[in-house]
Amino acid sequence: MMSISVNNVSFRYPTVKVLDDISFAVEPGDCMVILGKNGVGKSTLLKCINRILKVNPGDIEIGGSNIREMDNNELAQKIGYVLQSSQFSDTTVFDAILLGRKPYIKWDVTSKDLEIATDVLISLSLQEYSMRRVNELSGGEMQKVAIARALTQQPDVLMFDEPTSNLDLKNQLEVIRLIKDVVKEKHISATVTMHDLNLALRFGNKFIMMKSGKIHAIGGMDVFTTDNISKVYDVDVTIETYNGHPVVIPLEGSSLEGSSL
Ligand SMILES: Nc1ncnc2c1ncn2[C@@H]1O[C@H](COP(=O)(O)OP(=O)(O)OP(=O)(O)O)[C@@H](O)[C@H]1O
Repeated sequence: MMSISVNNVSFRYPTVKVLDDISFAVEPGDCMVILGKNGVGKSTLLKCINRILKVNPGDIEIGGSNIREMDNNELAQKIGYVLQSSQFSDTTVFDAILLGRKPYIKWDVTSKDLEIATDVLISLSLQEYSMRRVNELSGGEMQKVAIARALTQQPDVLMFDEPTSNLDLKNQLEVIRLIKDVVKEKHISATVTMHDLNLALRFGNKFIMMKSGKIHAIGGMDVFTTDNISKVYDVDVTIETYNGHPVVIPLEGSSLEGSSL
């Protein structure tokens, strides 16, 4: 069964059409990266999957169930979603992470809930922050807490909007390694948006390149062609191989805007 199945989805804000007949599937074990220029509709697509925005027309299924038919708790158990900039109420880091268990908590927090939150805290090396106020953390530290909260939720589907944008190099690598490990270990899926193509290549096994509200290219690493990248980003690049891995290098001063291409 697919983790996420997006079928012929379109979406428009009152003044602008953003998504135009988008279809794709994410399977358990997939790390899917959604790529494309600023404003192309990546966050909008994640918000549609998370039912924050309602698609029209089109259908989205999570684990075989149509999201239209799920109640809020069911949806919260299935999807762990980290926004581009997460908001927290004024709690400790530990309580903010424990909040990920909310869709499961009936009357009181159980020892299992505490154990899951503690395990995630440790796996993200956040122990020393446990009793700090979350609103006193740096942007990157908060980003890690938001990711920790989503992992504590133990959902079938993880979705992150630019999970590495606030993080330094070490934390970027740590966070993508952790998400990949969780996806593999729990046989769930992660769908993320990213701007750094080389980080995307390290993270993903599947990629969607969006352009003008549509899917321009979808597939494995094979979508990373100079042609696709120049069409999607209006930038000329070369792709070199380093230690067996492709590396995308922009050609300086190569903006194609206004060129005949
Ligand atoms: N609430 C809104 N009302 C009207 N238009 C919106 C709204 N939110 C986003 N848009 C517009 O929809 C388009 C897609 O925005 P979206 O945030 O999905 O893009 P994105 O690909 O995630 O961009 P970025 O890479 O800059 O985060 C943009 O043109 C944006 O201006």
